[in-house]
Amino acid sequence: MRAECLFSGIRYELIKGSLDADICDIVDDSRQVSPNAVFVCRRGAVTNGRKYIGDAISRGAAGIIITDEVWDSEDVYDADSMSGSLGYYPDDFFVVVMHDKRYSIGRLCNNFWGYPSRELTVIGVTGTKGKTTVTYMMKKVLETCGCKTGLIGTIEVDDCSSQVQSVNTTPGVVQLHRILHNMVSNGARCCVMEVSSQGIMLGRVSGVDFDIGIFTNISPDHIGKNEHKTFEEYIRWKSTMFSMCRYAVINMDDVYAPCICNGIQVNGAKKCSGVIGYGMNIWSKELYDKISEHMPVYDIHFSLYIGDQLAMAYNGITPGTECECVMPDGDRVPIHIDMPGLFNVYNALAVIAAGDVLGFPRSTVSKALEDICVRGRMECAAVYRGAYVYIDYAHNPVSLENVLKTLRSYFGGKIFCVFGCGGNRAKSRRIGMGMVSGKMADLTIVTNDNPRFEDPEAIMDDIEDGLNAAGAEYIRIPDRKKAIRYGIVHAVAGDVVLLAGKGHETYQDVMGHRTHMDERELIGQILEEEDAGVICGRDN
Ligand SMILES: CC(=O)N[C@H]1[C@@H](OP(=O)(O)OP(=O)(O)OC[C@H]2O[C@@H](n3ccc(=O)[nH]c3=O)[C@H](O)[C@@H]2O)O[C@H](CO)[C@@H](O)[C@@H]1O[C@H](C)C(=O)N[C@@H](C)C(=O)N[C@H](CCC(=O)O)C(=O)O
Ligand SMILES: Nc1ncnc2c1ncn2[C@@H]1O[C@H](COP(=O)(O)OP(=O)(O)OP(=O)(O)O)[C@@H](O)[C@H]1O
Ligand SMILES: N[C@H](CCC[C@H](N)C(=O)O)C(=O)O
Repeated sequence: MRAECLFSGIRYELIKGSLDADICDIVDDSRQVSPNAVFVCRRGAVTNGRKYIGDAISRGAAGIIITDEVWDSEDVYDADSMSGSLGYYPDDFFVVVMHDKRYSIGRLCNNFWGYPSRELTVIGVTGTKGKTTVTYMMKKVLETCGCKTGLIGTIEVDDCSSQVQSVNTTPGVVQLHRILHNMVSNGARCCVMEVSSQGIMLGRVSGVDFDIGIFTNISPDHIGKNEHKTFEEYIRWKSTMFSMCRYAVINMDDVYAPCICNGIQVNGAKKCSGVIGYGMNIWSKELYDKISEHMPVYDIHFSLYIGDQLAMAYNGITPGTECECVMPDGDRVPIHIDMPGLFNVYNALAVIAAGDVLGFPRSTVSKALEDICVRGRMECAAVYRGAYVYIDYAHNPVSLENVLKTLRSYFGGKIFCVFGCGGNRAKSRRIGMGMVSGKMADLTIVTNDNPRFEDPEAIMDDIEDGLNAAGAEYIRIPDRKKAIRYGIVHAVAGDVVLLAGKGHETYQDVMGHRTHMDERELIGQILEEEDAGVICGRDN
């Protein structure tokens, strides 16, 4: 592509060279520069892309695009001073300053990759909890209905050709458009993706054309250094996604649903054609009025709720849920989900509503939901002498509370809760999870999660503050395998050992260094050492 074509519809200034060059790629990491690629130089939380211009040049970049936040913030408004350690630019090298970074960077990617999100039905899922589960449920439904589907989220990126472990829930904007382009090339018709509030705030979804946006729920989380300043700010960014969606599928039982809907209007979306509410209850007139008052320009198409037939169900080994979904036209759709917990019914409802927007047969959607297991989400990993071992990604107080409540409702025995908390993350999680586990589990086994750059003992001290406040019984075993073993060998038939916080993760991060750690393997080793037990090992 000619470099000039990159800038269609973008406000920019050419500082040096000519845009008559041929370019073959765009990247925003100098380490990924190949000959004739363009390096987008942006400022990050840790470092400034400006420092890597020399590196990009030495790898054969055709030119650089300096985002306005780098350009405006530098003390020297002089392209020459930015040529890094090389101190010069090669012949024919171009330097462009790009304005309106938030909008322009998405447009730049679309100009280069040909608007891949328009070629796909893109479903974005946002909310504090449930994003991963909903994306996997949605993918299963789409594929059952014959649509090849890519997936982007916390666990992995699946571009319909390969599956790669994720670094972020929502990848950086340049990377994201590349992935969407690859999906199109690999024959995908749909993409389901998790959209984190960080992702929205940092412009990672700039230029993405969402067909459906799903809101699961919101509660205080991700507030702290490098994340959001306040809960209000967190809500605001989440709501922003709905200004980019054709249809908004909203959990109307969440008390903040009106704020999210309000966001649609506040953000001035023109293209939203409908809001679809779902929940466990028939909407009250009061809520309906409140929502429609904020959105005079939108149709609220229908609501979807659960009848009064919610029941627990067992498939022989693991518990699930059975219920009946009352559709807006009164149709009743029976649902069986192989995952326990009311929260998974909410997740399923979001998917059923989206399936209806897409015009899929309800019976096919319902059938597709029957056999779903998401890695590290209420995953029954083993049964040992009649005691169940569950792995769940609950790493904040709200999700831990949901999980413990759910397990309590299915199992009559004791609950052993094994968890730690991540370092360099909101401290409030620690005391909060300590209090929840202290209140709801019979015994808490405090251990290590990913301490990152913090002292693991100090993190465990914080958790103990929560446990002590709840007057709980607990034991501290920093080594995660030993902690798991303690739970497993002390549990008897009917008891549950919950390993919370690491879910699908297969590593432990200590001082930025990741060593392999997969709880499924640890359980396997323990059971082998104890010489008993059944590994459930569902392939998911
Ligand atoms: C604080 C933060 O959000 N950081 C994210 C951000 O990195 P950054 O912009 O700060 O990058 P940086 O390291 O300062 O580098 C600045 C620039 O220099 C470039 N560079 C750097 C080194 C080099 O040799 N050459 C070079 O060109 C970098 O590629 C970048 O363009 O952009 C990167 C690429 O998009 C992300 O991987 C990275 O996420 C880090 C790993 C992270 O932990 N982020 C968390 C807070 C996060 O985003 N979490 C949410 C999920 C939250 C949830 O819901 O659970 C998520 O979506 O993942
Ligand atoms: N709808 C829901 N409401 C509340 N809790 C949920 C819901 N769905 C899942 N959970 C709980 O939260 C944990 C994380 O679920 P999931 O990974 O689907 O959400 P997420 O939004 O992707 O989370 P995160 O942002 O933390 O990665 C699950 O392991 C489960 O304990
Ligand atoms: N998306 C979450 C994951 C936390 C998982 C937990 N195991 C940890 O490492 O803190 C976060 O980055 O805050």
